[in-house]
Amino acid sequence: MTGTRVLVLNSGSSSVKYQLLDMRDSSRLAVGLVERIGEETSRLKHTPLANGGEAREQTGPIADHEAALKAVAEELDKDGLGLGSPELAAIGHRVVHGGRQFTEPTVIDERVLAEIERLIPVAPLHNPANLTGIRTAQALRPDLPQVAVFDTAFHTTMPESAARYAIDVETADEHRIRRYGFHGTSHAYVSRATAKLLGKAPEDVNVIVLHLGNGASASAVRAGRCVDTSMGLTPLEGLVMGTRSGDLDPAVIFHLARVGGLSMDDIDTLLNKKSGLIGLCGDNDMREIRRRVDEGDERARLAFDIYIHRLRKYIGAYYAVLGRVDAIAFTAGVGENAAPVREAAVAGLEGLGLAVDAERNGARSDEPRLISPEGARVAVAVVPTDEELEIATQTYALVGSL
Ligand SMILES: Nc1ncnc2c1ncn2[C@@H]1O[C@H](COP(=O)(O)OP(=O)(O)O)[C@@H](O)[C@H]1O
Ligand SMILES: CC(=O)OP(=O)(O)O
Ligand SMILES: [Mg+2]
Repeated sequence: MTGTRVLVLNSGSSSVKYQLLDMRDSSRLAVGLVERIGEETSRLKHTPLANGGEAREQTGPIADHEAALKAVAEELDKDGLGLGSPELAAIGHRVVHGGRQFTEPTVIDERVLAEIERLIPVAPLHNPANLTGIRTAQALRPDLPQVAVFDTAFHTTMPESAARYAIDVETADEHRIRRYGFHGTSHAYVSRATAKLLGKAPEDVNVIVLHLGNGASASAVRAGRCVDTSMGLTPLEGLVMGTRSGDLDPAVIFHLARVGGLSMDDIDTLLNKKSGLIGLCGDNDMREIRRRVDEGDERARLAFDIYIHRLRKYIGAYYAVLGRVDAIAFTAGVGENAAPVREAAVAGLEGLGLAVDAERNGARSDEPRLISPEGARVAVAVVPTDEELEIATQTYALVGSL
C-alpha cells in the first residue's frame, strides 16, 4: 500500500454522502453530499476542505447512483483529489445489510458482491444503492482495494435470546429470518466515544445508544459488545422514524391486505416511506415538527408525542436488558441537535438515575459532552456520530494489513 488517503462512500436510497480522508491524521480533504437522486431537483454539494473550503453546489437532475458517483468523481478531480490519485489507498463503502456472514470489514470480491446482492430482499432501500456505489467505484479504479463496512457487523454479538423472533424455528432458519440490526458502525463508534468521554475503557461501561437520524435505532451495549438493538430483519422495526413506522402488530399487514385490499408492495411502501413522522403529520424533519409544535399545531404535537413515547419504551427496555446503565448517548441528526427530544426522552425518570440539566442540554457544540447534572448516577451524553471516519479507519486498517 502506497497512498494514505481513503475515500468513503455512504450510498443511501436517494443520496450519496462521501468523504475523502488523509489517514495520517484522519483529516478531511473533501466532504460532500448528493441528494434527491432520481428527481428533477438533485443537488450536489461539494466542499474541498483541503483547498480553502469554498463549497460548490450544483442542482439539476442526476438520474441514478452511477451518475451521482461520476459527478462526485468530477468534483474531486477539479481539486486535484480525483480517484486517479496515487495517494488513494482504498475506497470504503457503507453496506447496510451483511447478514450473519460479515462480522468484520471485508475486501470486496465477486463472492462478497454476490452476497450483498442476495441480501437485497431484506434491505431493498439500501443494498442496491450500496452495490451501485461499489460497481461504479470499481469501474473507475479497478486496481484499488474496495472495502465493505457493514451496518450489521456490530450486532452479530447479540445473544440468540435477543436475535431470534418467537416464530417456528425451522421456518425462521430456512428463510434466515432473525434480527440483524443496523447503524452498527455508528453504535460501535458512539459507544466507544461515550466510554472515552467518561474516562473509562469500553469494557468497563454499559451504554444505551440512541441513533436518531432519519432512520433511527437504539442499542444496548454491555462492556463494548452489542446485546440488543431495535432494528430487526430489516431497518423497519423499532423506533418511530422519519418515514418508517417502527414496531407494529404484524397483523396490521394482514388487515391492510385482506380488508384494505392493498398489495404487498403498497404495504411495503406505506410502512417504509409514508409512515413514521411523515405519515403522522406530513413532515419528517424534526426542525419543522418542533416549529409547528411551538405554534400549537396539534398533529405535529401528536407525532412528537408518539415518537417520544416509543423512545422512552426502548430506554426502559434496554435499562432492564443491561441491568446496570452507565450512560445514555444521543447521536445522529435528531439526537445531536434536538434538545427538546432529549429532554422529553428522560423527563420524569429520576428514579432510574436519569435527568438532563436544562442549560447543558440547550448548549451547542460539535464535541461529545455530558448533559446530565453534576453527580448524576447515569451519565446522559450527546456524542456526535462519525460513520465516515469509522469506515475510513476500518478500511485503512484492513488494507494496511493485506
Ligand atoms: N437542528 C436540528 N434540530 C432538529 N432536528 C434536526 C436538526 N438537524 C437535523 N435534524 C434532523 O436530523 C435528520 C437527519 O439526520 P441524519 O443523521 O443526517 O440522517 P440520515 O443519515 O438518516 O440521513 C433530519 O431529518 C432532521 O429530522
Ligand atoms: C439502516 C438505516 O436505516 O440507514 P439510514 O438511517 O441511513 O436510512
Ligand atoms: Mg444516517
